[in-house]
This record gives sequence, C-alpha cells and structure tokens, in this order.
Amino acid sequence: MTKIAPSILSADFAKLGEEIKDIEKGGAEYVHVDVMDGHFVPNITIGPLIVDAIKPHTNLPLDVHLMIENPDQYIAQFASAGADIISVHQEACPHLHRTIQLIKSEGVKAGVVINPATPVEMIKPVLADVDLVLLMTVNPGFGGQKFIESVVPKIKEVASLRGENGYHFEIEVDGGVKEGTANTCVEAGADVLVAGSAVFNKEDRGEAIQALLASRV
Ligand SMILES: O=C(CO)[C@H](O)[C@H](O)COP(=O)(O)O
Ligand SMILES: [Fe+2]
Repeated sequence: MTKIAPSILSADFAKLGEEIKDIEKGGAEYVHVDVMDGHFVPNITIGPLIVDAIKPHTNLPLDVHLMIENPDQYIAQFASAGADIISVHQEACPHLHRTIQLIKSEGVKAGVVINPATPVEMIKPVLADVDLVLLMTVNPGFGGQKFIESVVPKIKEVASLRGENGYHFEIEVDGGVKEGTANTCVEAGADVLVAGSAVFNKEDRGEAIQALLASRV
C-alpha cells in the first residue's frame, strides 16, 4: 500500500498543530519535515524546536529530511525532539556509513537521500543498513517545483536492487508529486510519496490526500 507523507513546508505555520491533525484524519501515514540550513540548500526552514512542538499533536511518525551541512552535529537533537525517521543527504556526508550508524544509535530509523543528479551507485554501500531510501524528484530547497522525469529510472533501479538483494528499506520520492506524477512513481516502485503543495494548497487536506491515492492506477 502506498503511503502519503505530506510535507509541512507548504502548511500554514501559524496553525501547524491543526494542520497536522487534519492530515492525520485525512489518511496521511508520515509527517514529512523539511529541515534546511541556508548552506546545503539556499532556503532556511525549521529546526528541532518545531519537531519538539509538533510531536504531541500527532501519533504519525515524524519523517525528518535533513537538508543541512554537517548533519552529524544535529542528529541527537532531532532524535530527542521526537523524530522517528532521520534522513541525510549522501552529498552532505563524507562519512555516510558512520552517519547512518549514528542515526541508528539514537534509536530512530535511518534514511539516505540523493539529489536528482546523484547516481544510485553512490548509496549502494549503505543500502543494507538503511530503513528508507529517499529519491529527490526536484532539486532540494523549495516546495512547489516541477517533477524531474529523469529520476524515474533511478526509482526502478533502487527497487530492483532491493528485490535482488532482499533489502528491507522503503522507497520514498520527494518533489513535484501530484496527481499525474504520483502514479509514475508508484509504478516505478515508490512506496512513500512526499507531497507538499499537492496537499496543503488545497482547502481540504484529506480530500487532497485521497485524490493522490486515487490517482494511482
Ligand atoms: O524536500 C523538499 C524540498 O526540498 C520538499 O519535501 C518537497 O519539495 C515537497 O514539496 P512539493 O510537494 O510542493 O514539491
Ligand atoms: Fe523533503
């Protein structure tokens, strides 16, 4: 079953608690939290303080996507703030295996992310160790961007590697996922669809989630 992980980047930050309750009621399975530092990506968003603030408002797992330089320095803070899954970019981790182990040592699930221009080859050495592989389908930094079609073969490649090797990670896609592109991702092998603007730009968040799920063939 496909899971929807609404990205709160496009939510109304003045009423985050309410927004999160709405997506939980509407059928979301994760809350996707985009953390940006103004260095790894040009935008600045939120930190552990907000993760801590939203935690009591939901029973859904908090899926924290770190788009920051030197993530090792902040992993413990995000874990104690209530993150359930912490994902780091391969491009930001010179010692990727060590960083994945650090996340796991905090008792949370570990994810690895690659940008559209990064080949799957770069994360092959950690595929046996991760709980989540996140493939960016836009260049990270902003919500509301256009889906990059050339990532689709990478979704298929990761799904094949999982099948051939008996790995257990989930495959998540992030960026430009909406009715139309959702089905392409699911057909290629994605299990979890991150959707920011497709969920929060619609008045009824529940209806938006259901429309995404229904758009799969
Ligand atoms: O990581 C991200 C951007 O870096 C966001 O999760 C992503 O862009 C979601 O927004 P949208 O669904 O509107 O594309
Ligand atoms: Fe994200």
